[in-house]
Amino acid sequence: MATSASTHELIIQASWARCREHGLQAQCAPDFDCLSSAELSSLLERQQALLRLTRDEVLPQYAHLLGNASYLVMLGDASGCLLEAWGTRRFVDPQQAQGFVAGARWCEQRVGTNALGTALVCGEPIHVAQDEHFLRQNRYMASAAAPLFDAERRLIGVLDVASDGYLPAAQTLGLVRMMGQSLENRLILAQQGDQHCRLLFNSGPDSLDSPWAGLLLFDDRGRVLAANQRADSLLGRDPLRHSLEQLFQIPLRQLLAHPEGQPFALHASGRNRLHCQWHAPRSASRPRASSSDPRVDKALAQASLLLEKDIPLLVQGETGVGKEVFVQALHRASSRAGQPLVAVNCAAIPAELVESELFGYDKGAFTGAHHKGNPGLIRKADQGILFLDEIGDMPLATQARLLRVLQSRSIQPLGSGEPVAVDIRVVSASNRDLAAEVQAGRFRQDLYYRIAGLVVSLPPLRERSDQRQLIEQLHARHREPGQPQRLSDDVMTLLLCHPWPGNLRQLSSVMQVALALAGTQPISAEHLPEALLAPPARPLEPAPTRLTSAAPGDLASLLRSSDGNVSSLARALGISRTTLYKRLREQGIEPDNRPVDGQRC
Ligand SMILES: Nc1ncnc2c1ncn2[C@@H]1O[C@H](COP(=O)(O)OP(=O)(O)OP(=O)(O)O)[C@@H](O)[C@H]1O
Repeated sequence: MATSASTHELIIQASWARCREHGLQAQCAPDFDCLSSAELSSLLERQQALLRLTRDEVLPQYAHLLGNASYLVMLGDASGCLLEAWGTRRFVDPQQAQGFVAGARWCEQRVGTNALGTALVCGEPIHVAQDEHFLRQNRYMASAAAPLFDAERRLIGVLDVASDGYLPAAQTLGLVRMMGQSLENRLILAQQGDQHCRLLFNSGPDSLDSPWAGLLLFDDRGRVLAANQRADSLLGRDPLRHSLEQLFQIPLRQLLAHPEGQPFALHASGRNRLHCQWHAPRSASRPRASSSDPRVDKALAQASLLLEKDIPLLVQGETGVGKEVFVQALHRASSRAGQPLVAVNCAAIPAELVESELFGYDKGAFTGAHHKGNPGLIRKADQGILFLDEIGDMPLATQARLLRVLQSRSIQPLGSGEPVAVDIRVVSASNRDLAAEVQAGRFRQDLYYRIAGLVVSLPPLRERSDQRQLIEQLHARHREPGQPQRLSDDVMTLLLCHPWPGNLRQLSSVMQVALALAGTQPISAEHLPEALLAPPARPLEPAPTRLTSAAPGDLASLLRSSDGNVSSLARALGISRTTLYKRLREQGIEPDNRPVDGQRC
């Protein structure tokens, strides 16, 4: 919750009052009461997990937000003892250098009002501006700090960003809160995430992977074992030890019926609609990404294997087949799941900005450059996966520069002499035939070979054998609580028989519109677009593959709705009568032998 200006003033005044009670005077020198080296090494030993998570998982994600400012990120334990500080000490008053090394204690009692020590006393994030420090000697710096809590809500430490005050207060406070929340989430997952399912939820469907999402871990009876603080504010109560059924009024089995990792809507009791996503335990042997369609499943298995071996992947397929969703599934199942997946849509970035957005620039590199510089998207993907979507649209000059980055595994931001090493896995995607683009001279051949270690072709929706599951998944995902849970057989049949030129994207949008039109009624034909009801003017695909996904009931029902007329059904499905007869027989359906269209069947 944001602290208002007046509340902030009261917190500072209360802290100054405590300082006076402790006998401090403004002119006193801070007493950091540093630990002995033996005490320090035993403390560091005990705090290894917190240190590792902060250093390896949280800092790399946020360092770029601090740009080139002179700052220190400080991690303290619950007593305010500094465990480690990262960043530059340029702003530190040399007389106080001992306060910024591990073992220094930042307790309010001896150092006066300061963000790290005061946040621990108040139990909430706080920014302390220069003049708000009680001791004059501390008034050269400004910092923000957030206390850290474990899954059981015990205070376990504090994170602080200190600088010379150059960074705006609101930005530093926002950053430290976000880093603190991110660290808290990782601690919860590190402690219990391997054994238990987790539920992420937020007010919007796009922010489920942000540190601000509510996080709950629950056991196999649906009892909440751990929760982050954000979960409290989203639910309006402390969810620990409650059951998911009490919190969301939905039985566990029904919640778990939603496909793992796919967003769906829930109502928290007495609260607004929330967007949720559940995940299976992060067991030591990571669950592999899978699909019910054998072609997609094989593609996922091969791509997962080669990604781990640092072989670049090129994902091809018609627009809307789910290339991006495929890459997200690969990322979730990869050893880099905890690192960023940075998606770059090469078609969406204007040609003149592609280079600076991708490769970054140093401050003052060109007129109009942001004064702090920009690390660029490639550097943001360091340790993680860089996803170059629509790579066929990348300008040729940028292709040459990208090739150099991929060959040298380093990047040279505009206006900088220093190459920076990057550790990235590269996945590209295109809905164009890139090999043909190479032939046509629109795509560099050398880059093609660099990015296409394995070419994965995703089948269009009309050729997938798991259409029924996908339709059910999308229905479950977009359905509001209170809307019917099942699709009628007739609607399922209509959906199964459409050629879906727009693939999963089109199916998803048809489903959303139909659900909105149907309200609390079951979806019926009148809620579907006319194009779905009319026979296709021109068949878009060889129908046998499409029909392989139609269950016997679907074909029988279709045949009934075409009044047993095999010819007109074959036309509607865009297949020959012979093929339709073959499919009908395969499914044990005996069409009437009666004349149709003036012919005898
Ligand atoms: N496996 C899936 N299950 C359910 N919905 C999916 C699946 N894959 C894709 N979708 C839906 O289809 C839409 C399009 O997916 P996505 O953006 O991944 O396609 P794409 O092939 O990358 O498209 P484009 O070629 O236009 O970039 C998404 O919004 C998503 O809702």
